[in-house]
Amino acid sequence: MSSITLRFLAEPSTVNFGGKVHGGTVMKWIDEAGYACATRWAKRSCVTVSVGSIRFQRPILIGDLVEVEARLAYTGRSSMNIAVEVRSGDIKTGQMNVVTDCLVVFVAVDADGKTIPVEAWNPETPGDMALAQRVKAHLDAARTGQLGG
Ligand SMILES: CC(=O)SCCNC(=O)CCNC(=O)[C@H](O)C(C)(C)COP(=O)(O)OP(=O)(O)OC[C@H]1O[C@@H](n2cnc3c(N)ncnc32)[C@H](O)[C@@H]1OP(=O)(O)O
Repeated sequence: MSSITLRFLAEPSTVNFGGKVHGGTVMKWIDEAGYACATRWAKRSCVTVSVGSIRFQRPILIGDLVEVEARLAYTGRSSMNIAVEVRSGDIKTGQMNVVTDCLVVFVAVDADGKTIPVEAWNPETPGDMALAQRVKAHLDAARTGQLGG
């Protein structure tokens, strides 16, 4: 399984100072969905190595239905690059909008916390192939220090 989607309601306990869902809470959901996706793929324990390219596009309202979709975008030797998209909307209408997107990298580790190889993931659909290419280009640019910010 190369993708997983978590679904739940945004509880009042997640409120920020502006009355919407706290950005740190959204980041926690992203990490949880990415962890579930990576661990399911690797069938081993995984840890987060890097979180990048996060973009908060729209706020999430308290009480909204939230979907956090994590999908494999690219695998290395031990690393799994996972694209996470967060969508939210009014539960009464079911109309969902993309609110946040992010790229997270996990690695599979053994009982001593040392990295171990994971099965390669081969994208098959045009959408998955395009995503894999974008992530690979992003990784190459990060390695050569060409990313801004
Ligand atoms: C789910 C959670 O919340 S876990 C809690 C938060 N995470 C942690 O506590 C992890 C703490 N960090 C660690 O234990 C170690 O740094 C480890 C195990 C993750 C990595 O150990 P190292 O031996 O230094 O790893 P190494 O440098 O060989 O990199 C391992 C892989 O990560 C990749 N990687 C490392 N840094 C980055 C980065 N900044 N961005 C993208 N990929 C990276 C490497 O390219 C490599 O990929 P590959 O095996 O597919 O070629």
